[in-house]
This record gives sequence, structure tokens and C-alpha cells, in this order.
Amino acid sequence: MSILSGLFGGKTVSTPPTSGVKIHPAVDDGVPGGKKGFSGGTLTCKCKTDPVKVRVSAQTAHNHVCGCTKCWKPAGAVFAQIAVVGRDHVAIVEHGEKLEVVDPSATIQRHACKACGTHMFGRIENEGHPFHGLDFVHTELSNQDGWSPPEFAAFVSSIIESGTPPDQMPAIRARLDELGLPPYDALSPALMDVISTHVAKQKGLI
Ligand SMILES: N[C@@H](CCC(=O)N[C@@H](CS)C(=O)NCC(=O)O)C(=O)O
Ligand SMILES: [Zn+2]
Ligand SMILES: [Zn+2]
Repeated sequence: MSILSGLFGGKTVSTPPTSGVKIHPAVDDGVPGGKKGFSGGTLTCKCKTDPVKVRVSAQTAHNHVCGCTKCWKPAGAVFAQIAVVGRDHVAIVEHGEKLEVVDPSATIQRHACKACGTHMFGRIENEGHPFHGLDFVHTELSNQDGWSPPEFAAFVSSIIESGTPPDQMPAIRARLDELGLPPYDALSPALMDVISTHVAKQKGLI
């Protein structure tokens, strides 16, 4: 085990080795930079024939990796990669008939291809939700480079719910830190503050 930090209170603080720790193919070789002036692209599902295509006509924001069990992950990935974009900038352009909502009772209505299972976009229909108006998209489904890069890791502890052994968590969190994706067990503090501010305003407290 590599010891990267010093001694605190008589205890050795060590960082577990991160080599070989996989997060998601889009970040495993380093987090790519976004492109200034990038204005969107087309998401394509994994079907070999008649794929669903969704046009995203704007740059995304708040891109992150998510460890929750509900977000779609490419085969073998431990985390999903997911960003938001205004819903007016998301349009189904081909084979919308193949889409269905995965869990109609969920806050985020994830529209997935019935044939290959890929989630093409997630939409919040509840007008009172703090993120209403934003759609959730997996930008790796496009061939274009330049999307806003992931900035943090959300719902990290939730990967255990998909079967990651708990003893791997220190190495996974260390790898996320190394990649510049600070690990959180909910959303990032900035986004949690947005949610709580919305709730406090709805209550008339601020
Ligand atoms: N521990 C739960 C967390 C699920 C969760 O709260 N996911 C977040 C991040 S995507 C969320 O906002 N979910 C709303 C939804 O799925 O509709 C799991 O892994 O299933
Ligand atoms: Zn498909
Ligand atoms: Zn999620």
C-alpha cells in the first residue's frame, strides 16, 4: 500500500493503490476537456439496426459520474456518466417508437430503448422539482467530442447496491480523487444547496 500522506495523531494515513480501478470508459484514461463553443450532438442507442437517435442542440452542464442503481451504465462500467441540458434542446429524431419509460414512478423519467436498454434521456415532469426543465443525458452516446467534462462523482456509496464489494470503496474513492472527480454520497454540495434553497423558498422561509 502506498503511503502518500504523513502521520496524524499517531495513525498512518494511507491511500490505497488505484492502478486497475475502473470507473467509466469516458474517464478511465483521464477526464477529457470540453470544447469552447461546443453546441451539441446526436445520441445514438446501441442497436445495430434502426437505432434510436436523440439530438441534443446545446452544450451540457453539471456533467458527473453517478453510482446509483437507476442511472444507465455501459457494459462493465461501475458508474454512469450523466449531464444536464435544457429540455427544449432535446429532440427525438429517429425511432422514437422504440422508447419506453423505465420506471414511471421515478422522479426522473428515463426514456430507454426497448430493444437494447440504453437510456436516451431522463426527464423530470414534476413542475415543482428544483431541476424541472432540465433533461439528463449520457453524452458518451454521441460521436462528437467537446461535451462539458465530468466534475464530480455522485451517489458513490450506491455502487455497493449494484454488487461492488464494500472493501473496494477506499480504492474507488481514491481513484475518483485522483481523476479530479470529488466523491460524494449524494449530489455535489453546490447542487444539494440548489435543492435545499428551492425547498426553503417553497416553504416561504427565504
Ligand atoms: N441508493 C439509491 C439512490 C438512488 C437515487 O437517489 N438516485 C439519484 C441520482 S440519479 C436520484 O436523483 N434519483 C432520482 C430518480 O432516480 O428518479 C440507488 O442506488 O438506487
Ligand atoms: Zn437500441
Ligand atoms: Zn444516478
